[in-house]
Amino acid sequence: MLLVDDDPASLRVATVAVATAGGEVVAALAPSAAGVDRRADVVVIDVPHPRALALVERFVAAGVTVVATSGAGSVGLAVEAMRRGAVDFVLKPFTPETFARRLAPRFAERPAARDALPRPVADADTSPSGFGGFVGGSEAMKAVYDQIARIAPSKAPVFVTGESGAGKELCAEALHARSPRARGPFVALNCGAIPRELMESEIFGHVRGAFTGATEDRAGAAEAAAGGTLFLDEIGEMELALQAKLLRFLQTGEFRRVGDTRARRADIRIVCATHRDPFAEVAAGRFRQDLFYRLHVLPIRLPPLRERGEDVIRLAESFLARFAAEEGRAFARFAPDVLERFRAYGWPGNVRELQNVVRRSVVLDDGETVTLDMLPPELAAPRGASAPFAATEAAIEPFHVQERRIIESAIAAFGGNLARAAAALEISPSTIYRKRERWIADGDAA
Ligand SMILES: Nc1ncnc2c1ncn2[C@@H]1O[C@H](COP(=O)(O)OP(=O)(O)OP(=O)(O)O)[C@@H](O)[C@H]1O
Repeated sequence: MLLVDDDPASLRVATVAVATAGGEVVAALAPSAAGVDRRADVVVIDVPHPRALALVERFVAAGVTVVATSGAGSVGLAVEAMRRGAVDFVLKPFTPETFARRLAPRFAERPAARDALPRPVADADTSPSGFGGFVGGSEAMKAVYDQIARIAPSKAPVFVTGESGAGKELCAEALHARSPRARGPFVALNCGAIPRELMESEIFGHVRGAFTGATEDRAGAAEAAAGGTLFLDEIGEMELALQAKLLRFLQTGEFRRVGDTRARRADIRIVCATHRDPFAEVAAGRFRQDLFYRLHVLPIRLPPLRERGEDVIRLAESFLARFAAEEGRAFARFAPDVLERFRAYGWPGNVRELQNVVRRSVVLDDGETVTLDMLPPELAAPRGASAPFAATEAAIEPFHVQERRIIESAIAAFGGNLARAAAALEISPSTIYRKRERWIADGDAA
């Protein structure tokens, strides 16, 4: 495998991922140094902007399998890369594990890589500690693994529910990896992070002139996912009018790009997810009942982390081993009182929050043991002591200070993802953007 990326840190992560997936890196280069090289079977090319797509085309023309990556989270770029022949598009930042999972199908025919392929379905019942990309062997999660294994081979839509950070996207990836479509694309779209007026075009594409700024024809996520899986995260954020179009697509297999008269077809499997209660959304009229019953064919409920017993410890230990290796730190264990706090804490941000707590200690501190003082305040202090409503007059802080702390801790809990933080706080993402801009303007950048 050949790696082409400007960023040395990304090259390091990708190198670990290739090895994890059972491959071998023949060279890791900056784009300026990368001529078309046929020594590699597969090339991973970073595409920071549309101009970089020319390199994708050159490798594709030379018969090399191309996987595109980018930190620019535009579906348009992903679609364009695939239109030019890339077999997959992976959004940065990625961890070695998540990237390895996406690369594994590329080694499917190579005997040396067999171990890196998704395990046979039968493992779902027997593995004590995990499944696919999941860590955890609690009874609640074993039931989920079992469901994924049974549901994966079907083409019917899957409806995943669960709190933010509980692993809904991981679940969609596991379904894809174990389906007959595993070698096709996996395209993830977060409906909560896309402005409403652009959502239809992101899903179904548009033709030139369809709206201001539509300067050329563009395929959408449905076309990019053809032959594979389309993951629609936060489906509850979709407008009713677009829900009707999605329903029609599910009923007929046909859709139209925005502004187009021509109907197109795409063979995709839809996995959708929401952190809301879908039945309540239907009852409140925010989610079309007919669409809900079309999508709710195969439901999976991911339990919140606080319902998974000792999984919280298994996950914490696996994150500690991973982040310590990535950051070159000596951390090897948690102090007993830290483990107690982990067990007692409610984990409103679920696995993502735990991941961030562990990463934070590894990055900010040093030593072999993670101790209580290395944890963020909401965990380090006994429950209630860090509540935002102080009990004594002297301890009361101005509202804007408390508000900022709440928003920043939510953003941290969601790994810097403003849209997800906003959804969890039940405020609009633009409110967070506006407030952040004000903090920056006040010379106090977050
Ligand atoms: N059981 C697990 N084992 C290992 N990692 C996990 C597990 N569950 C979740 N993760 C990791 O936690 C992070 C959050 O998971 P994911 O993005 O799948 O959650 P989500 O439910 O889709 O969140 P949101 O609702 O905010 O979109 C990811 O980095 C994922 O890889």
